[in-house]
Amino acid sequence: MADESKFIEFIDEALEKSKETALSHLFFTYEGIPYPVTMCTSETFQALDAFEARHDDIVLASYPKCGSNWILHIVCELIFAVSKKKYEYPEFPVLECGDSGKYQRMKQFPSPRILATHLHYDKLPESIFKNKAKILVIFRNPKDTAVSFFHFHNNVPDIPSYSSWDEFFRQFMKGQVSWGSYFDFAINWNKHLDDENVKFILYEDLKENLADEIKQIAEFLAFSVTEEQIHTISAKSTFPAMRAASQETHGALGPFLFRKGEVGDWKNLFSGAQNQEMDEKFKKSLAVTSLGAKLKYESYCQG
Ligand SMILES: Nc1ncnc2c1ncn2[C@@H]1O[C@H](COP(=O)(O)OS(=O)(=O)O)[C@@H](OP(=O)(O)O)[C@H]1O
Repeated sequence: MADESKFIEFIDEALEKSKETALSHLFFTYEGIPYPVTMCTSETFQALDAFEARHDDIVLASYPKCGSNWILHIVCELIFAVSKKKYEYPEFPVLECGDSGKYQRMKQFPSPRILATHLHYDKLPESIFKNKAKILVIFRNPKDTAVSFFHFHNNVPDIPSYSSWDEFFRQFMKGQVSWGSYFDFAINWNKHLDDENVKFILYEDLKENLADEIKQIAEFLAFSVTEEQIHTISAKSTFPAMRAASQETHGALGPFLFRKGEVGDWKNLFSGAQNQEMDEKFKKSLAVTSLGAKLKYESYCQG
């Protein structure tokens, strides 16, 4: 769909760096949050402060493994449907990843620019809010998110592995993984999901009713598309379709990134004690919040 060359180039470089990086050296902390040294630098974070978002930028905000590549693909397809132009990736689309000069180069890019990000709400550049860019916020239930994150580390040959699922789970619950704690990320977003220019999307809703969700995304972005276009885009956005194209779209990483695409895979890994620990954490931190209700935890994380 898009020109993936820069996309794949960045992924390959990150994988190359990962080869030489042990798990114990994978993270550096910036303003209290751990990030992978293979993808982020403090110079880039400093440069990000001055990033000027545009009113017509499209921001895709998510914690890792919640489906950002899925939404990215859908938004690219929608842009193609309305403009007949392939969305080009002159830079890696994750805003905070890359060298510190990328924001200067991005000034030259045509609108609309897609800014994917895993940054917590309070770490996003101020200009996104000031200039009222539209933000799609994608969430996925925390148990499947953790399982997807673990397999990503342990399946991709060049990415540092954890000694076991139990070890990964411990670090995930402490927020000692790339981009920090799922729960902090969620709590940070909780009060902003009904803000103007913000649309909440649930991975599990996308799985359940892809065409309807795509239609809502198009409406939110004010893209005028026909039923037939929605139908075509949803056919191209199913898990089998995206996995089949993944080598072409994401290079060597593709088949690992598009791993299983299911709801409830956590049941294959979580022990009884781990279920209890996460259920308690959810109860304490999110259950009483409006985001807690939106995540439909009882449907997707229990039973
Ligand atoms: N079309 C479609 N349908 C269903 N599921 C999909 C789809 N596209 C991506 N995925 C799944 O999303 C998971 C990867 O999430 P991200 O893209 O956010 O990963 S990353 O943080 O950017 O690395 C990863 O989840 P798991 O399969 O559970 O590991 C992907 O398979």
